[in-house]
Amino acid sequence: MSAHPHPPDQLTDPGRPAPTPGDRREVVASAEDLTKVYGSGRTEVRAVSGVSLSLHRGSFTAVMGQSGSGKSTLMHCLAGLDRITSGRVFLGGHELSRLNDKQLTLVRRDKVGFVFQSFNLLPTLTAQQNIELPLDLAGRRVDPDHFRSVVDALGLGDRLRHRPSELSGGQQQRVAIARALLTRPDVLFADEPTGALDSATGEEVLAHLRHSADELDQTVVMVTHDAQAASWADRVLLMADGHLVDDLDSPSREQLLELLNPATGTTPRRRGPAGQGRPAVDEGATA
Ligand SMILES: Nc1ncnc2c1ncn2[C@@H]1O[C@H](COP(=O)(O)OP(=O)(O)OP(=O)(O)O)[C@@H](O)[C@H]1O
Repeated sequence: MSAHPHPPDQLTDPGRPAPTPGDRREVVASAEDLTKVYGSGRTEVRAVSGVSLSLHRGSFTAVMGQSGSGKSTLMHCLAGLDRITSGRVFLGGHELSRLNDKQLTLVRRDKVGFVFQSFNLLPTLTAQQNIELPLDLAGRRVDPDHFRSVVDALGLGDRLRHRPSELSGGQQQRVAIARALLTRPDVLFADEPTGALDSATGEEVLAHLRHSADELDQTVVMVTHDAQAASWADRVLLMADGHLVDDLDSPSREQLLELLNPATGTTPRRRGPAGQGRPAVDEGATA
């Protein structure tokens, strides 16, 4: 289990020395006591409850847990897609709850990349046009060197003129990842990115996500149900009932399967000493 200091103020405290670009100690996003409640009264659901964490530059984090445990909600709150009920979320130097809708839209556009299970490519555009679309829409210039490094990192150099229907599922997902990376997001959020792919193709996509973290210093957060997929990450967060119940450093697939097994593992129930219901990790000390 990781037990790093929790430095969310690094994002806001002008007294701290600024980390240099590419510094892997740099915290690019964090949450403090993040709680998200849907509904009220009898229909109230605490989808995420008191989660604190920090994400460092170049880290590859997987979020796992049973269906309904709060994985997607946590990701949406970290990405500014969902407003939180209480606590604080920092992304790209901003505290998200202090932003109005327009500012939040800009932060999402400039600081966050998304990859979904269903690729979401435009069928009439070539791979290159799809990759460049977010920058085109934002009226921003494409940096040719960065474009080349992203395309090369994802092995798409000879597929740029193809339309999505002329690409395999794995290639389409790699185009979606390239599209997300081209804007140089602080965090790339991937929601079940291999869910629609066969296992060999999924492994290929995961290798490219890993490569993006290692070689491009890209911070990646991936929600997945698949222990094999999560074993590509260098950190795995386990959610149960809206709580962060474990924080694992480069776990193996076997270790994850054991933990996720309701008969032997920490989920679906929150783990705590003598059943006191306390979370297994010090949520304020995770990083
Ligand atoms: N918009 C919403 N309105 C009301 N309840 C919601 C909403 N979104 C999620 N929930 C509830 O919040 C809880 C957490 O949902 P969430 O989708 O984050 O879980 P998950 O772990 O991502 O699940 P899955 O693996 O099935 O995608 C669930 O009980 C869900 O029903």
